Amino acid sequence: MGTALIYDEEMTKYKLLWVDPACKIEVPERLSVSYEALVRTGLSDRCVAVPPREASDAEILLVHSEEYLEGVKKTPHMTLEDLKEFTLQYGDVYFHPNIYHCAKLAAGSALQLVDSVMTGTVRNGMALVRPPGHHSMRSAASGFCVFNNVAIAARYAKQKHGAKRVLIVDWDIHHGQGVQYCFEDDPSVLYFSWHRYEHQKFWPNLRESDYDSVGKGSGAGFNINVPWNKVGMENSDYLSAFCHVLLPVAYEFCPDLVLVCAGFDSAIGDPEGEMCATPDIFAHLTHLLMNLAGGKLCAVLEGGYNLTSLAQSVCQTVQTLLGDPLPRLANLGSPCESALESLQCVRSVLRRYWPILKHAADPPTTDVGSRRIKLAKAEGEKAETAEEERSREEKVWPEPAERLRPPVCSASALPDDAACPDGLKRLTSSKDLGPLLGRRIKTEVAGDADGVATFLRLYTLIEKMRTNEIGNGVALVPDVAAAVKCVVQDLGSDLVNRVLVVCVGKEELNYATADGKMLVVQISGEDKEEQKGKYYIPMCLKKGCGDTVGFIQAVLGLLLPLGYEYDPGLVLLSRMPGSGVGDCMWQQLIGLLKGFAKGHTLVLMQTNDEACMGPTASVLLGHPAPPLQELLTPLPDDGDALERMRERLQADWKMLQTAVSSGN
Ligand SMILES: NCCCNCCCCCC(O)(O)C(F)(F)F
Ligand SMILES: [Zn+2]
Repeated sequence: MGTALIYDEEMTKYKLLWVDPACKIEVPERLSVSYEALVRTGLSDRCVAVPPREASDAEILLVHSEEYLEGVKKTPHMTLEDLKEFTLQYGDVYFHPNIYHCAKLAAGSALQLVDSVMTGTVRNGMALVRPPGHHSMRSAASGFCVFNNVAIAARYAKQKHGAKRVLIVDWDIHHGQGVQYCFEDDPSVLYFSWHRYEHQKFWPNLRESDYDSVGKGSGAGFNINVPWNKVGMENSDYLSAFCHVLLPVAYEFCPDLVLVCAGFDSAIGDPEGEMCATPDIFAHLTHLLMNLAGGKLCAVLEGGYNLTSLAQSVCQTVQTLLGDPLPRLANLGSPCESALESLQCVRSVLRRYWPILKHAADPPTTDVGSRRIKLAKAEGEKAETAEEERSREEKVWPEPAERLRPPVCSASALPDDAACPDGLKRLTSSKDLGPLLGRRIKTEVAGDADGVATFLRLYTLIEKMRTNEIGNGVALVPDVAAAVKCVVQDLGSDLVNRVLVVCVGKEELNYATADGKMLVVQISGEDKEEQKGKYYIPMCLKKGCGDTVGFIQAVLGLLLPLGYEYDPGLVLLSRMPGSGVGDCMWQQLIGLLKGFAKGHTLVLMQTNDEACMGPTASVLLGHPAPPLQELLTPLPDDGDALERMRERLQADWKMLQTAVSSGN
């Protein structure tokens, strides 16, 4: 199934008609440069073009009041003076004779997207719209927004398509207060927003944008605010918020649909956000959400004011929706203290609503709230002077790397008598591996002829991934442990720099991995608390790999952050016989691990594990991993054990941190 792209140049046909410093950044070019970038890169041709439509009154009234709609309806006929007058009743927004038409198209575009995805016409999609939506409220325009496109889409998805649980992820750098107000008492819509806050000093300067606004009544726990109290947040801060706050809750929530308030003013270079995350981060944020809701994801444009980073970020998002390999994120740093303080605060208020976060640390001892009130009174947001704007240094960042689809998406290395799932390209060992390799295999493995053949096929697969002729692959071998051992020892030497080896199930995997060329993470039921150095990490689940909650906690809170920090050139995922891991969990694991190493994932399974070949091949070929059934409450000891492990490991692995360093 394809990716929908919704755009119409009509939505560029309104602009600011008078002087207003607060609104001058919201220009029509935001939309045209985004679309033109998709055309120039060839991405738009690969999408399914879905036309926008006007939202009807009834659809707009799903969120807005009649009096508000009646008021906006009058704007097309207003004089310039009336438009200015009408605008004065709202904040940081402007009206134009054509903005009502465009606002209906923007909301209607979001609804078209929901229809396309919920009916299965496409798998996912993006709507490039103006005016944006996430600030507009039931009876008020705000922050360049007229109708709340995504909020209307969420209500529409529930009413028309019977969606039971909708996740809204708002990665725009401003708090979508309009969305929060709309769903704060509604447990069927989980709203997650991060936003520049600076202890309430940043627009919209709301007390209720802070981390302690978790929702009301039956909606308590279903509103998540991650305030950024400093500018300059980077990729590591954003990924930490996903791995340690959003994803665990999102998996427990188990949504039928994911809507994204896709604002790109959270990217580097944006005058509003003043953050430092690079456009390729949106490839990963999108990827991490695509494993939810069976891949049903609708991204709707919100903000983004640096036309260069906006266009690049839009392309990164759409290219991921299309299933292209992800870029490697170069040298991730550690989340900064301020980000850790925010994560610690929000996890501490959510843990009472979400068992998967039950073991989150207490809030920091420094009373963050006190800083909030003082600053708001003292400073408030000073209007930036023109030369301050010019003097703010021009940010530069590298052009995102090309993301080339390999000629072969997925290959298999199988014994002759094993059936090859359709879609996979069967690989026979290629002669061009050189006799040396054969000889080395012969000596080390000392296996019989077909043992050597097995390894030759395996090496062919790895070699063709290294040259990007093949994206990913699956190999059936007679003895997984021996195969891992051999590949790892060989690979550790020369073929690939940095191999992430993920072993699911018990098996003695004692490797000397001190040099860091390989990171071995073993998820099993075996209680091997002791850790053998920085690069061998046993994660033990008391109830074994069949315990999906414990497993997903280990994957999201430990394996993903480790993987991002390690940044491997190849991922070797092996499924030990008798591991007991469920098929859905196994598929989710593959889906998530594909985000590393430009998608070069090699799955190793035991020959008699053929039953798992189909589900494995399906995800390797790019089909969405089926959603995990609703997660049962995690066993207390597992969460505890994983938190203890995180405590121990975070000295070596900064991405595992979820709180300010103890003692603060
Ligand atoms: N220095 C100028 C002050 C501007 N203050 C208002 C900011 C509005 C942000 C709108 C947005 O980016 O959140 C949306 F996604 F809605 F477009
Ligand atoms: Zn914004």
